[in-house]
Amino acid sequence: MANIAKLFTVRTQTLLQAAARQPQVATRFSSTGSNWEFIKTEVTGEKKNVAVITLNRPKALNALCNGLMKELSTALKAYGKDANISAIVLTGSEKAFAAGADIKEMAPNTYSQCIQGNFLNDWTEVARTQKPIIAAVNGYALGGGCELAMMCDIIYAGDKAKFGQPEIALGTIPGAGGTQRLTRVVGKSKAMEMCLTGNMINAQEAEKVGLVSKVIPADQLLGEAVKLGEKIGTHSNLIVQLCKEAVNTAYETTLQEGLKFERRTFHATFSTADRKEGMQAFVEKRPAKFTSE
Ligand SMILES: C=C(C)C(=O)SCCNC(=O)CCNC(=O)[C@H](O)C(C)(C)COP(=O)(O)OP(=O)(O)OC[C@H]1O[C@@H](n2cnc3c(N)ncnc32)[C@H](O)[C@@H]1OP(=O)(O)O
Repeated sequence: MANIAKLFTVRTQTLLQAAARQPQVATRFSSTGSNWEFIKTEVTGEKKNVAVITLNRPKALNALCNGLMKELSTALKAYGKDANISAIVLTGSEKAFAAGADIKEMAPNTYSQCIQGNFLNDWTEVARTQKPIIAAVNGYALGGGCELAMMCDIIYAGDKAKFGQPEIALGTIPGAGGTQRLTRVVGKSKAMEMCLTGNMINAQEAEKVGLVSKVIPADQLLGEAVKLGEKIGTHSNLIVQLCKEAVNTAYETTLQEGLKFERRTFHATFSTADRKEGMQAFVEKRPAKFTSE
């Protein structure tokens, strides 16, 4: 218990300090202003506070080659530091969110190269992003594509989306969270069935088992995901960040440690100007003006 309290204090101080240090103007990428090869980026929403990153490798159904993952990490890091961005939407094309790691690229890998290069380790930037990240999944989300979606905080699915962990058919197993995150989300039996057969599930089943929080007609998916980002963006970016971390802690600790972490984080919000403002605004019957302080 002492350990979790210590961990909490250090993590919360770091978070609050990091938030306070965020520059008011940071790099802003637009769909027209960047030289991406494998992704597209734009900032959208009425308040221009939602970043949309679109995986853009149509010839390979957005297979996640090294170049694509590097660009994705770079964009996520930049948006993570941009004080004007409240939420990030990650999406693909109508046919594929992503059909997995690039099979042609990884086929020649040897065991020793995988170990020494810690293959797939650099994918974790997505899960490290401190801002809320919403996956808007149309079409295939397979293998690493499904794992990428699961690294996000919320998954919205288009009504034709398909999720699966087909690595078993390639003579390998999921390597970026498929056996771990999927099992925590859908339970052992369904995760085992998906990982051992490689069978896909459709959007409706994914919603039924809790893998996605909403199924939306494919052509409205991105708009709805952006609206979700905008809704989150009406709140304090600072408190949203703390709340995200508290929810994520549920996956990483025991219930007792998680409850303790949540309680201390809740207490910490009482040291922020945004908590004061939020409650004061309620009392004065006016909208809150948050400053992330
Ligand atoms: C983290 C790990 C280890 C992993 O993710 S392992 C990879 C797991 N993913 C998979 O096994 C899915 C592989 N893809 C498929 O099974 C099929 O492409 C789908 C998604 C069912 C779609 O099938 P189709 O509609 O018939 O399209 P298909 O012609 O296969 O694909 C279009 C192009 O994308 C390429 N492509 C699709 N998925 C790819 C992948 N994961 N890696 C590399 N290329 C891929 C495919 O080779 C083809 O290229 P080309 O035209 O040069 O032959």
